[in-house]
Amino acid sequence: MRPRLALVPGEPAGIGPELVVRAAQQDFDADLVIHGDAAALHRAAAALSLPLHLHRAGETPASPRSLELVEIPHPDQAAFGIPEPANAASVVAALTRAAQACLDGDCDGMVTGPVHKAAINQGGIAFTGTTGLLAAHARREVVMMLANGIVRVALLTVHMPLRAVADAITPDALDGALRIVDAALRRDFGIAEPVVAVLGLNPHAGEDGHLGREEIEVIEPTLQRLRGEGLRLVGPLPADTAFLPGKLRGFDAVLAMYHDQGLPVLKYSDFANAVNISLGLPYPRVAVDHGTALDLAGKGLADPSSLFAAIRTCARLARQRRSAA
Ligand SMILES: NC(=O)c1ccc[n+]([C@@H]2O[C@H](COP(=O)([O-])OP(=O)(O)OC[C@H]3O[C@@H](n4cnc5c(N)ncnc54)[C@H](O)[C@@H]3O)[C@@H](O)[C@H]2O)c1
Ligand SMILES: N[C@H](C(=O)O)[C@H](O)COP(=O)(O)O
Repeated sequence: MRPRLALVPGEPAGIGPELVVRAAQQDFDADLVIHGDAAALHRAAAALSLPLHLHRAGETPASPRSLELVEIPHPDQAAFGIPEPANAASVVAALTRAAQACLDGDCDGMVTGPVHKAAINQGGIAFTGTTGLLAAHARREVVMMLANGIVRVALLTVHMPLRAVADAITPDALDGALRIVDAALRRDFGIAEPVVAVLGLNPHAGEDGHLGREEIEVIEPTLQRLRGEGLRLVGPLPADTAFLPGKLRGFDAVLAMYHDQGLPVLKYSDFANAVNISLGLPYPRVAVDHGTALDLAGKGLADPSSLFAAIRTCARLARQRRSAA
């Protein structure tokens, strides 16, 4: 089966459009359907001196490399490196159109480039990230997991102020996230009995309650209950040593309590080849692990490896789901 994947470039002033142009030069085992703005893509192609052929559904492609385009125009051709809040609604519309195509069965999965959260908020749309948008759109609880060839890091809390994190670590939230991670590792990654390491929140996992009580009051009792149902959970572990290579080899994924507890380790270990996978959606969604890199936009310097890895990962997940169904 050759999956049909919706591909969303993301913020037009960032590196997303040029990475899509680079993807258009490659052969993937998938048909890519771009949900975005033709002018932004052609401008990126011109900046990189690369060919780009696009066709709408029903049109005859002018080249075998032509990609189908679902056009969602941006009202403002923002300069490279300068996001324009007037484009917030169209950036979000491209994401929701692609998501709907997946829910309707027109696409088998969705790959997204980077969006600029601040620009979308400045455009008047409350937005904490694409994962949250897709979760609300599909009415599902979703867990963000970033992965490369070295480590998989799932996040209990994601885009919230650090001050709010401790209050968000509740038995219900932890229970729900661990069930989603366990089920996804079994279904989407083919791991029969996944082992998930759960980090503590506090230094040294709370030092027996002397450095914080979340481990004793929330994390440990939740892990015990889920172990009783057969989930293989290790922890709560002190975060500073949980990622040592010797330990990591025993884990299929690590659940971090907050964004910057887990992601710096993952991005340091291999930034170029990591991807961001949304666990719990009714369709596969995979994103790049990097942001809009406004400093590089239009210069031809951005590394497309994460987007290529995201396309390959999404295609594999889509094929797996299709064959399981
Ligand atoms: N997948 C996503 O949608 C996503 C992921 C992370 C950050 N963001 C958003 O992106 C915006 C900018 O975030 P940031 O500056 O913290 O992170 P960033 O990833 O955009 O940039 C961090 C550094 O990495 C470099 N970099 C990033 N991608 C690169 C690539 N493909 N090739 C070479 N170098 C690359 C940049 O030049 C910069 O020096 C923020 O609004 C943030 O929320 C979006
Ligand atoms: N937390 C992600 C990262 O740092 O790579 C990122 O910002 C993307 O999140 P969304 O896919 O939810 O936009």
